[in-house]
Amino acid sequence: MSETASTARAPVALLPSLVPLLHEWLPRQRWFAGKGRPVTGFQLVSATELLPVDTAGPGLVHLLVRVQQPGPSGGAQGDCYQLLLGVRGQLPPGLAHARIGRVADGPLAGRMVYEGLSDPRLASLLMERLRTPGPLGPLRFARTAVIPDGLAPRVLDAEQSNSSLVYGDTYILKVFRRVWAGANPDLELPLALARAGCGRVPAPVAWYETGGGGRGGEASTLGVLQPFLRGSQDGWKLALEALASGREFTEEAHALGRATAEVHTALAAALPTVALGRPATEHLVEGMNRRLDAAAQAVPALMPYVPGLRAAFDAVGDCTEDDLACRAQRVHGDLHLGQALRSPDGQWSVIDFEGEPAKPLAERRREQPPVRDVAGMLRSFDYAAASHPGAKPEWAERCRDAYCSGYAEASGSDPRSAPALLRAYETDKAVYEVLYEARHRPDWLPVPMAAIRRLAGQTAHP
Ligand SMILES: Nc1ncnc2c1ncn2[C@@H]1O[C@H](COP(=O)(O)OP(=O)(O)O)[C@@H](O)[C@H]1O
Ligand SMILES: O=P(O)(O)O[C@H]1O[C@H](CO)[C@@H](O[C@H]2O[C@H](CO)[C@@H](O)[C@H](O)[C@H]2O)[C@H](O)[C@H]1O
Repeated sequence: MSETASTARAPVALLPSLVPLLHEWLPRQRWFAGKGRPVTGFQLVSATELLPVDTAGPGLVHLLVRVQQPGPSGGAQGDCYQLLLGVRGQLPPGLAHARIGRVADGPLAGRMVYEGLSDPRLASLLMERLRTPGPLGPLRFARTAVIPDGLAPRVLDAEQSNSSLVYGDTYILKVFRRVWAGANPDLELPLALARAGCGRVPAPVAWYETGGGGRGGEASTLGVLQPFLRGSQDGWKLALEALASGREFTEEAHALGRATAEVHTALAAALPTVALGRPATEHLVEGMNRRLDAAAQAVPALMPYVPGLRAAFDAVGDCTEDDLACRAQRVHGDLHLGQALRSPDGQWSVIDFEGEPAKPLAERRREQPPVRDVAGMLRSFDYAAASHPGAKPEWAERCRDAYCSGYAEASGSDPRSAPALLRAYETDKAVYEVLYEARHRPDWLPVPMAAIRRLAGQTAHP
């Protein structure tokens, strides 16, 4: 393919002329993390031409841009985002939906800038880069296997924290939108699991990154290509289907509990673990209380429940040494039904090891008690029942029990045996969900709020 003869020349003068367009377009993107706070400035981190922009045909520019906003996220420097901008004189009608805008001045004056991943020609070019690894300016492309050529791309139409492209129903490429310094756990953990022979996770086939290398420090992951599990359906859809047809979901939940335990066992074997114990647990509880305070500041509806929720956290102090005897290890970090894919023959796989997208990377990569993931999935059964009109809470209870039983059978450790710890993590997750929904899907806020009321009421408080 002739378009691979690309250049890494950085069009540094590009950003100022793009600023008015980005100002308007960026905050509207589903993956933009800084919603609700004004954008006060942009700073270019790197600009790489994957396909020259000064020709008649489409060009492709890879940008890493810091977005300055008031408030805590990203600190004074601002959050860093990955953009892949297509550049053309005119947009064909089929790409009208991808339009960002026409550039008024600067090196691209008069040309149209658009979401490059939506253009099959440019999406194919990105794949071409992954097929032929090596450096390109500040970017580095790597692969673990030979990747066939000529796979047609399509943008995945899913509500996402990032952007994904499916190539020929064979591979799926996740392009991380918010970029952090260091390896993304969504590359790090699946690679470790693949090397450990765990078949519950699609193994990374290729990735691209920037930074690190000779200058010290770790490279930042920008995108990961993995096998596309064709014909699989995610657990969220399956659970809602079961609810809609009045079916139980306990068999599936039990198998999912087993799959989760297998992933945890493999992660504990492949990567370092640390003893949990009382001091570490106290530290975890402090974190939960801190997150609760921050969430209640941001979502005042939480305020009346703060004492009850705090009591759920403080109850961890009554755990026995036996309850806290487990080891902290690397975990999934944002496990829910949408992160589990079930193959037509009933096998569960787990995807998206990025963790909670808003948390700093260092925090997401820290060892944690595995019960944290269990709690995430338990919340998800509750979410499914709560979002289906007329569903009985007992449906979710049965799923939750089946999931824990499956987990206990496969791991030898029943998450229900330390109920205070489990409830504290469930509470922590529900608090996270309140904040998440308030920011991203305000219509969904009643779902975690119902859980907040229940969890706050379960623990006696003065
Ligand atoms: N390996 C895969 N095979 C099939 N579908 C996948 C695969 N990985 C992800 N998906 C689909 O893509 C969606 C988004 O992926 P995910 O990793 O959760 O992205 P994000 O972190 O942006 O939310 C998932 O809900 C799932 O439907
Ligand atoms: O998109 P991500 O996978 O990064 O996760 C975020 O979005 C999820 C919603 O898409 C959100 O999950 C919450 O809603 C789910 C139903 O849509 C439910 O199954 C989960 O239990 C609930 O937490 C997730 O919290 C958020 O990090």
